[in-house]
Amino acid sequence: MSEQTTGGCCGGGCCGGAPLQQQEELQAQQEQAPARRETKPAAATGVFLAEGAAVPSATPAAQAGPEHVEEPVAYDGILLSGFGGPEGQDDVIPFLRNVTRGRGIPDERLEEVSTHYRHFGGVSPINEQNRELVSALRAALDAAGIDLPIYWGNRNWAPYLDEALQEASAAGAQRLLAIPTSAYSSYSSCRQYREDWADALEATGLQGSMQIDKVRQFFNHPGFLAPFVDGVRAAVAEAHDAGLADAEIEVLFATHSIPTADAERSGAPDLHEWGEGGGYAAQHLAAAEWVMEQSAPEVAWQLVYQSRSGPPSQPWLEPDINDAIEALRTDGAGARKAVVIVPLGFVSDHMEVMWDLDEEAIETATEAGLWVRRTPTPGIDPQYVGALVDLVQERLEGRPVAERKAVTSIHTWYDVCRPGCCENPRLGFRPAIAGLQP
Ligand SMILES: CC1=C(CCC(=O)O)c2cc3nc(cc4[nH]c(cc5[nH]c(cc1n2)c(C)c5CCC(=O)O)c(CCC(=O)O)c4C)C(CCC(=O)O)=C3C
Ligand SMILES: [Fe+2]
Repeated sequence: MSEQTTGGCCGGGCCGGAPLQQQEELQAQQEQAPARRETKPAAATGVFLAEGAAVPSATPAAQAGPEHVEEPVAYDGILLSGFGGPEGQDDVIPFLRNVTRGRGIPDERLEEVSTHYRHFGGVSPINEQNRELVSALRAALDAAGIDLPIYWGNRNWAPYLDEALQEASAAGAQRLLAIPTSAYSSYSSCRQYREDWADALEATGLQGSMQIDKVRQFFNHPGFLAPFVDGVRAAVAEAHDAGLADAEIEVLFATHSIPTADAERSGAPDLHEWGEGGGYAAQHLAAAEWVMEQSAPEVAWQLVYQSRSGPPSQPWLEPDINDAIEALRTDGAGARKAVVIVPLGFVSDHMEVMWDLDEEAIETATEAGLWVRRTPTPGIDPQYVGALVDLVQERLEGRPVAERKAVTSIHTWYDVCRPGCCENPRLGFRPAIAGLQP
């Protein structure tokens, strides 16, 4: 089976890449990007934003290629797709098996992670949060005059994607627009969703009779980033109230670590030279840079990683948040007294946030004698819910790419993924929806 294609183009066979003009613009961006990155080495401290970081507020290179759909599509429903999480002690092990099937995650790591869930009665808050998100999204869609039903299905725990597709099909739906609860590009945060949607079509026998498209990855949608801006602003104000000066504060943007091999293939690597950490890191850096500009431009920041899980021999993105916190007292300026932790990689307060940040990272900071705050995730913040409505609206309208809402130095993202984008050769090729063919 080959990848389905959507949109008015050839499906990639005839184009083989972006139009020349687009490629030139992208290249111009690439030439700027590394220069900016060099001013903020991963483990260094200091105010990184000062060095000529002219971040455009609109989207450069907002030009349509075959990976953009600029024609209206009459969708029959929205497929909200979450990660899924256990809802009781008996669910914990079967859930972890679902997540790590074929992934080579060591048993010790699984045992350790199971204790995080056990600590909370075996219940991840993620499902409840997605129920709340469904309600909030329903209300916001209604207010916007969009009467499409929302079908909710998860990748790794009930309600599963298969059930959501069956429900949609029973209601007569043939074209769904999928929203993943994940904003960035990587195997785990984009392609694996696309593969699991393809699997669900196959498993339900709907392959060929139901079309699933997806909204673009939304790391640079202003409504997704707004809750982080509010959070940093509030935490920095609180630190000031506690007598701390800007130079004593450091903001750590935390996201899920992934294998460096996955990172290198993330985010249309055939069109972009992203540098270390691939599109995944570049998107986070761009988002963090914009959030700081809007909230606390004088405060130092860096991007850090959490929740590493592979075998020690396998390189994953670094620095780990705990190492970075410990280094705040000793490295560089060595004068930090406060740390603000921003869960930039996550849309809601699930286990990675509640355990790895709120338990572990906070403890590391407290032991280092630092004043510490963790800012909120988007959750059901109306600005974030509004962003999801906007992502649906732009596809219903076929809104021209140049008119879409996107901030940061990276242009509005692709509606249809580039061939091979976010692939994971370790796991072999699996069919995926919403991608161009090689
Ligand atoms: C990039 C990324 C996101 C963000 C994008 C998105 O949100 O989708 C994310 C989210 C999440 N990850 C979650 C849970 C887990 N992730 C694991 C394992 C892994 N995650 C990875 C990456 C990511 N993960 C990777 C590369 C692995 C290694 C195994 C593999 O290659 O797949 C494991 C196995 C045990 C462990 O090793 O930790 C668990 C239990 C939950 C649910 C939490 C809850 O229940 O509240 C959520 C939202
Ligand atoms: Fe994960």
